[in-house]
Amino acid sequence: MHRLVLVRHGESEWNKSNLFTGWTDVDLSSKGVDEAKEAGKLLKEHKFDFDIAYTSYLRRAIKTLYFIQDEMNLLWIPTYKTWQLNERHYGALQGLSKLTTAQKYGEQQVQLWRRSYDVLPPALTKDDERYPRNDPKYKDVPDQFIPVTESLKETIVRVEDYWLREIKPQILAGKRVIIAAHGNSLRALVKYLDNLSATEIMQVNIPTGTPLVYSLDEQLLPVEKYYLGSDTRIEHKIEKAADPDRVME
Ligand SMILES: O=C(O)[C@@H](CO)OP(=O)(O)O
Repeated sequence: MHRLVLVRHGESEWNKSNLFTGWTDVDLSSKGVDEAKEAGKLLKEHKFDFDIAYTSYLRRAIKTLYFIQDEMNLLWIPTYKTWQLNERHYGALQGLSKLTTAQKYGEQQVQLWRRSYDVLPPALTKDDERYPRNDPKYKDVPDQFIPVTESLKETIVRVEDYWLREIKPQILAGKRVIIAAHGNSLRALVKYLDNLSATEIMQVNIPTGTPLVYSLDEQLLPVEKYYLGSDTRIEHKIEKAADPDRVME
């Protein structure tokens, strides 16, 4: 049996102000920093230990992982960063308010952009300053992989590729793995691991800063899955991830 831990980053500045974020490299809010430290404490309290860590190229996930590792005295373990675990690219929606966008295009359309399997948000043009080709972080990423927008479907392709090439072999070799990533890149991995349908994945919302623990069998098929922490708090955070404007602190 193998154990895998997934953690969505703590609350970011743009989660707090409810803006579409995607590949925008925003920082954690102070609440997000506390959530990350809390996640590290919980993991330590429950005697988790890791041999390898993975995260994205985005600071909110990198810092969340750092605070977790710091709490667990695991800053020393091999830690790999990849653009393939980045948040789903939100195209031309990046930087817009989710509330104002829902008022303009209707809640149903926004829900499709946010949670459907294959509806693409409006694309960026390549002369847009938000186009990732202009960001030095992605200088080694070939052109065909640089997105102008992504649905969950495209996100799954890159997440699954990284999982199969890099992460899965390590777990099969007996390494204990933690992955700190994003709401939608983790939904991509959850859809893959749990073999969910396009309809089922629409209902999945990943709460910020909350360890999601998988027990996997020898084929890495899930046997058990649970969030670490208090049930009522987790429920509240899931509701907030689903509908940030309706759920207040
Ligand atoms: O803005 C984003 O990139 C994501 C995650 O914060 O938002 P949503 O939950 O709406 O997909």
